[in-house]
Amino acid sequence: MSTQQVSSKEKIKELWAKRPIIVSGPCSAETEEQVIETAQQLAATGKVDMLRAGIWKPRTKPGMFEGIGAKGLPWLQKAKQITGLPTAIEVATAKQVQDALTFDVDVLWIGARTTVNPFSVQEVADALRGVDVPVLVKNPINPDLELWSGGVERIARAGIKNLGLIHRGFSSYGNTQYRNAPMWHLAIEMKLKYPELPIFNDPSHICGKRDTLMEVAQKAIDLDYDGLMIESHIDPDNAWSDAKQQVTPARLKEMMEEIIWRKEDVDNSEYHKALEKLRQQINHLDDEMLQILSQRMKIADQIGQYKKDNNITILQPGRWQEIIDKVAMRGEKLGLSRDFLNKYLDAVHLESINHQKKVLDA
Ligand SMILES: C=C(O[C@@H]1C=C(C(=O)O)C=C[C@H]1O)C(=O)O
Repeated sequence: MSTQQVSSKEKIKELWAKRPIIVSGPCSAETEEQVIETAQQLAATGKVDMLRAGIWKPRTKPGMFEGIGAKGLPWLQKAKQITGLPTAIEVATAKQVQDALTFDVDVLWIGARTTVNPFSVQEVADALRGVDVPVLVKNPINPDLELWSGGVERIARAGIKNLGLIHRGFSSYGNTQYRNAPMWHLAIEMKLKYPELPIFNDPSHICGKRDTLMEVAQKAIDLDYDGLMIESHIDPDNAWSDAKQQVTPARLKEMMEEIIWRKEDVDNSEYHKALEKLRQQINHLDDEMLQILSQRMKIADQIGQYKKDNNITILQPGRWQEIIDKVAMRGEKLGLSRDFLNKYLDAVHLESINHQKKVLDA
């Protein structure tokens, strides 16, 4: 290994421990000048830790720009030499992994379209065996946590030590607010499942447009994400791919200055005391809610017994609609969101049906 490679490994180790880690760069590497100019402008902001660029682009439809290919790798290498920024790219095949490593790419990521395909993830994992390079696994395009975990586990089994996650949102038909629905609860579940892995948020792919990037980036930081990956371009409107969602390095700098950065904890006994008191109240209320829910299900069991004795169906749409209307109205007045009330009611109804089904089947 050359001294340059050793120092770049050291740098990555340091970077992995830094919070937040900011990754930025163009959706696609287009020309040498564009990559180098973007990298220089990003480095000059003093806010960016790593340069990203798409070399091979999996496009939904044929006939679109599919990436510059391996020809762009020396541009990234040069950008790193000039700016000192480590580089990160997406890989989807064994050949792409080899090419990336030949040109000293520092961090690799597996894209959403690759994570859905265990054959492809395995091919990448096999190519990574014996290699010391950090790998980030993007969520699959569909909201399937098992696939996401499966991708992570395949890469981990190949011996990769520095693993991380990228949350780029989930494809959904007819969604207009986001390009890819964030479904924050899924990313939170992954974070809880793999607390040792850094999780990055990718507002660019979630939003698909510039004007909502800040909102999503702020929410990610509020939710204790470890880093952000945001696409930037020296001339976003004329980008060869994803023009609408890229920002200039200057705008990226502004965004990084506008975000309210939060930490997970603080050494302040007053804060801890106040929180402890409130958390005790929450523990107490959680306990009461469980008792009440359990009582409700016991009543459902009794109703189930009457239904069984009289050959009556479990589902009673009229009665259930009456409950939905009443609870939704009261709940909203009490400051609960309609979305939460719908999920709560669905869960309660299903549990009640399951309880009654057990009684009917007994
Ligand atoms: C408990 C009943 O059975 C079902 C469950 C309901 C509930 O849990 O509130 C309401 C209507 C039915 O779909 C019932 O008929 O009252």
